[in-house]
Amino acid sequence: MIKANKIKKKYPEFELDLDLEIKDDTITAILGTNGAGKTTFFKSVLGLIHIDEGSISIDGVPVDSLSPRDKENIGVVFPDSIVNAYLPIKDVRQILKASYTRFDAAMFDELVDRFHLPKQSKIKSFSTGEKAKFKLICALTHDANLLILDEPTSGLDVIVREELLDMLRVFMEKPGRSIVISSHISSDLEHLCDEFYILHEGKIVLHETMDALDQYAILKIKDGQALDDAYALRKTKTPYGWAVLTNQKQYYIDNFPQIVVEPASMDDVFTMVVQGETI
Ligand SMILES: Nc1ncnc2c1ncn2[C@@H]1O[C@H](COP(=O)(O)OP(=O)(O)OP(=O)(O)O)[C@@H](O)[C@H]1O
Repeated sequence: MIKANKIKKKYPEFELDLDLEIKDDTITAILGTNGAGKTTFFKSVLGLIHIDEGSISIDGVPVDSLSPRDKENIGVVFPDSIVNAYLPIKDVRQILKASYTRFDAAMFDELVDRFHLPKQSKIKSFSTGEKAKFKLICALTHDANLLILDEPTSGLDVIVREELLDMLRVFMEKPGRSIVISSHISSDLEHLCDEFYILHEGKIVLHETMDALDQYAILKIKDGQALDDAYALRKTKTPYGWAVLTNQKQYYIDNFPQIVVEPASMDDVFTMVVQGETI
């Protein structure tokens, strides 16, 4: 489990300020627009940057005290990370074998073959999708129990994206594992994650389970139509009046039959929470 306890990281024009827990046996999505602070959060979790306040631990161990053995339990994908892009796959395989005590060479070879990755070329010449697949293969083949994946699906076509998400589903079949994965496209992770956080300007603006998302809806309110705003979270102006986000769909269905209530997708929730007006 990752516990980020009241952490703050200040840059001249940005501040990350959050408190969250990433549970075991769970896929947790961190959603946020460009610049929301996703990478800053991940770097803090991995101890790659120094936080100004608060503390972060993984399975109870403060991140600055993680042993090399503890770090083997973490598989990481960062947008710009590749062991060495000037090497071909077989050389990276050697580095992984030397670095990780539980590196599974057979699994590595099987995945490289399955995804038809180029075997002779240097990784820097791989296509975006090939690089993404290769980075995930590296993260998956040293028997980690926690994956920290920063935008692993960014820039991928829908087929490659689904292939990667399937690899993550297979990873989760072993009990005790967890994944924390970020994206700036909320619909990417809608059918993958168990819970999600929406990060905006360095702060968590929403934390929900996917089950709870079922009660989110968009209320379509015509100009002049009255609204009981007891469970109204955000609103945006529309050509017909207002679109209003609620997390109590049934309350409005039961009590206000004259209001149009449409199920909210993760995209709807994300857009409304980030761009909508507070009520
Ligand atoms: N080393 C740094 N010095 C100053 N500002 C920084 C530094 N690193 C990040 N920032 C700022 O922190 C903010 C958050 O950046 P971060 O990379 O965490 O966002 P992100 O959510 O990962 O965005 P994206 O989706 O675009 O990758 C940005 O405004 C960025 O300019």
